[in-house]
Amino acid sequence: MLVFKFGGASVKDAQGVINLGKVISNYRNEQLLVVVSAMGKTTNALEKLTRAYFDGNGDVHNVFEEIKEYHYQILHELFGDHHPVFDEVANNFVEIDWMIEDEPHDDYDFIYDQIVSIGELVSTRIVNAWFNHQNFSSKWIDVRGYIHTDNTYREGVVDWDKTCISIKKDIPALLSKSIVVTQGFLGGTSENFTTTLGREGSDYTASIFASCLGAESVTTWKDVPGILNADPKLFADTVKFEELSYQEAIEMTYYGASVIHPKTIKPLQNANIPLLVKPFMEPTAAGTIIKEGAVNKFKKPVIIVKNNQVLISISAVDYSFISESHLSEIFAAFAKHQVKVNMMQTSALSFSACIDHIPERFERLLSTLKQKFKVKYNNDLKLITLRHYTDVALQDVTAGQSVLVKQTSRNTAQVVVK
Ligand SMILES: Nc1ncnc2c1ncn2[C@@H]1O[C@H](COP(=O)(O)OP(=O)(O)O)[C@@H](O)[C@H]1O
Ligand SMILES: N[C@@H](CC(=O)OP(=O)(O)O)C(=O)O
Repeated sequence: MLVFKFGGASVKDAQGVINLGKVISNYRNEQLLVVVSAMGKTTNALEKLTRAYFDGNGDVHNVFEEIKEYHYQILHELFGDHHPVFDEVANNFVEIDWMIEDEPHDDYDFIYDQIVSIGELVSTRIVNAWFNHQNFSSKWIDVRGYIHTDNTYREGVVDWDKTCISIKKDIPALLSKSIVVTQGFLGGTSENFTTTLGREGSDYTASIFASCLGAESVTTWKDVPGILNADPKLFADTVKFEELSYQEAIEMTYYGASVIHPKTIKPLQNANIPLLVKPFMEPTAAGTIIKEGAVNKFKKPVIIVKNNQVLISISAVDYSFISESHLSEIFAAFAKHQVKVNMMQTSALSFSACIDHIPERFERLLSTLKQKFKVKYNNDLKLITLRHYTDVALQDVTAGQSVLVKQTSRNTAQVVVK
């Protein structure tokens, strides 16, 4: 059996959904599990809605109306004025209506997951209805009953044993009868609350199902020809990899190559399942295959750009050296507030770290650190990583920018620039 993952870009409009039908028509004789993300930029819009609701800002209803209108427009283009899927989608939207009627009483991350998850619940209803409309027999399942997580909202930690038991119990029988369509990015807690797996987590969902089911392969269908040496939205003259080793793919995603979610590769590597990255607009193209024994050919350095970075510098209030016990307190604060360190450096008197700017977590981190340390920071920075770098390539990517930190090892160079 095969696992397919279609991201937001592939289902951003009615034409996109129609195209999905064309892609899967090439796989009529295969058992297919299809993981789908929210349509287009819906997750961003739902994030905006959650923020407006939480802050008590008047925009809530306008933002929500736009989200509904966007989906209903797609539904009308696909199905005309009447189809049972209209009610299914309306039932999902009503859950948000109920939530935003009351004042927000719960924790922000909890509310975020209950609202933002509606994007995937709705997109999968639409895709599933379209497949059936095209006479593919397709079954919609609620992923929250299969991917079990703890209650770390916005970053649910998967309980693999429980998840694999649930998936193995039901899914093979369903797959023998029809295509199975489910939501990426979501999980469920033991108390039946919704969690999300971290932004862009739908790739990870595909890899969880593939690993539990022993799939032949996973294909993530993207708006790019495959994995390139750099993001084509930022760099001209990119080159595509025909194949990549799991290890190189893990390194790329670890440093922030956003084409694949970082948690995706490990489960596939452990189960020796290949990951194909293919263009949804050219479904028969080869794309890139990540697999055991692949030979990496680096015609150009791999460039990874992470925007919206903060460089935080932490020192002891009494100007003492940064000791191991200081470091252990600093890292405890990072772990407590779920702040991932993208790059770090120590000097005699300070510890510096480059981190993603996630405002709520950053504020909490600052308030913990400031109880014990002097803290300075610079925001709106970029972290650029070059794998298999050359000095010329490093000069090119930093040209015209001021370099705040630079670190190089044999294979990898990292610079924080403004
Ligand atoms: N090394 C890379 N190779 C290809 N695409 C990349 C790379 N780095 C970043 N990207 C970006 O990743 C995007 C596809 O990933 P993403 O937007 O997450 O897809 P989806 O939403 O369909 O899952 C591309 O449009 C491209 O801009
Ligand atoms: N919709 C979620 C999950 C996801 O993976 O989306 P995409 O596949 O479009 O990157 C997000 O935007 O974070």
